[in-house]
Formats: sequence, C-alpha cells, structure tokens
Amino acid sequence: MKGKNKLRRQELTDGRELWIQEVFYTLQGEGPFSGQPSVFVRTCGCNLKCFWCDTDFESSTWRPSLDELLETIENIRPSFCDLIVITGGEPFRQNIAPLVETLLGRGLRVQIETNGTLWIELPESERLTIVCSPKTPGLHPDIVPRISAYKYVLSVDEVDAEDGLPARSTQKENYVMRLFRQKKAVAPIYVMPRDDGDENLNERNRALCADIAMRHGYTLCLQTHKMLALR
Ligand SMILES: C[S@@+](CC[C@H](N)C(=O)[O-])C[C@H]1O[C@@H](n2cnc3c(N)ncnc32)[C@H](O)[C@@H]1O
Ligand SMILES: Nc1nc2[nH]cc(C(=O)O)c2c(=O)[nH]1
Ligand code: SF4
Ligand SMILES: [Mg+2]
Repeated sequence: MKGKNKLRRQELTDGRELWIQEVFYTLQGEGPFSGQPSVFVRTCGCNLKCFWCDTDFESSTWRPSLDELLETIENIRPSFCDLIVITGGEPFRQNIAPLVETLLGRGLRVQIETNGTLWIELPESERLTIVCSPKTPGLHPDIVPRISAYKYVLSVDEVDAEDGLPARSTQKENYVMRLFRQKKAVAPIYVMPRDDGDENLNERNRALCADIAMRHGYTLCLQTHKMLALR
C-alpha cells in the first residue's frame, strides 16, 4: 500500500471468520517455493506501513467464514496443487490458526509470508513453512525459532557494507536502521530486489541482489510473477 495503509493491531478472534483481500491460483513468485503452482490467500490489514509496499490489502469487504474460505480454496485448487500460501497484509494480524490447522489436516502444504513481528501459536509440521521478510530491527521472539527462511528486500544505497542486508528503515524513507539479523545463521537467506516502480532503479536493484548473493552466499529470488504478468 506504499505506506498509505492504516496501521492495524493484531485482532485475536476465534479465527472462524477472516477479513480476506483475495484468493487466487498462481505460481509462487518468491522465496524457496518459487515456480510452484499455489493457491494464494491474501489476508487484509497490516500492523506496519512500508513506504515501498507493492500490495493492496485494504480494499476488500469480504469476511468469509472459515468454511466459505476453505470452499473457495478448493474450488480453484487443481488436485495436483498442494501448496497454499497465506500472505497479506500481515497474516499473523488475524487468528489464522484454524485455517492453517485445517489445511495441514487435509495433507496440504502451507507457506506463510510474514513480516515476523506478530505470532499466533501454530502446530509444528514439516508441511508448514514460515518465510519471514524482516521490516524491523526486532521480531516477535516466538516466531524466530519457527522461521524456515528469511527473504530480505534490497535496494541500492540502502544495504550494510558488512553483510549486504538492509540498513534502512522500511517505515521511514532514508532513515538509518539495521533490520533484524539472525544471531546464528540457521535459516537460509534469500535476497530479492525491491520493486520501486522504476525500471532503471529495478535493474540496479536486481544487479545489487545478484552481487550480494554471490558475495555472501545468499540465494537470489526475483518476483517472477511480475515478469510473467501473473498475479
Ligand atoms: C506484500 S508482503 C505481505 C506479507 C508480509 N506482510 C511481509 O511483508 O512479508 C509479501 C512480500 O512482498 C514483499 N514486497 C512488498 N513490497 C515489495 C516491493 N515493492 N518490492 C519487492 N518486494 C516487495 C514483502 O517483503 C514480502 O516478502
Ligand atoms: N505470484 C505471486 N507470488 C507471490 N509471492 C509472495 C507474494 C505476496 O504478495 O505475498 C506473491 C504474489 O503476490 N504473487
Ligand atoms: S509488512 Fe508486508 S504487507 Fe505490511 S506494509 Fe510491509 S510489505 Fe506491505
Ligand atoms: Mg505480491
């Protein structure tokens, strides 16, 4: 929402009704499951407002029951597609536990895209993958041990010379701030170029990410859905 969204706190309901922006079938365009057919569930609202956020997550009035949401997922999921990606907005702003538990209970894989600042107790499962894209210096302490991979969004002139990771605030332009780093490098790091809506800058951001990935041993990921004009 380009930093224009309202800051919304975590709402801990029973999770039997969620505020949803959209449900759509696509190829995962980012992170460890890039290229995989997946059904995306985009939840509404966020507790942050990144000035470069590329997503609308506030324009929906749809608040389906859990059953209605599950039916919508099933109606568009090809039988070979077992990957459900829960994103947003910030998914942990709402109680997504019943949704996640039901999807796992059906033998599906669940991947969550999160900024890592909130937490809701979720079952441990090797079919549950939490990918955190840090936006702040600190993360919720309970989510850190559950994070499978980090995905840092990089932009030229805003990275740390030491480790190549973000050194600027995501909430306030041109404000020096080192975002979260793992104490011990246990989870893999993906670097992804920031889409600043300007092809020249995006080209530079892509070159920056390639260089930093090769210099530090991170994995490059691109928002391939944007190259393919996929949702
Ligand atoms: C829209 S966010 C929603 C999930 C969660 N709030 C988060 O930030 O991870 C989904 C992904 O898009 C990334 N993203 C948002 N705006 C972007 C931009 N302008 N360029 C590149 N990635 C962007 C985020 O870093 C995150 O990895
Ligand atoms: N195809 C596709 N892949 C994605 N990976 C993360 C996305 C997101 O907005 O969370 C996203 C998205 O919006 N579309
Ligand atoms: S935390 Fe995620 S959804 Fe929220 S504003 Fe930042 S990038 Fe957008
Ligand atoms: Mg997106």
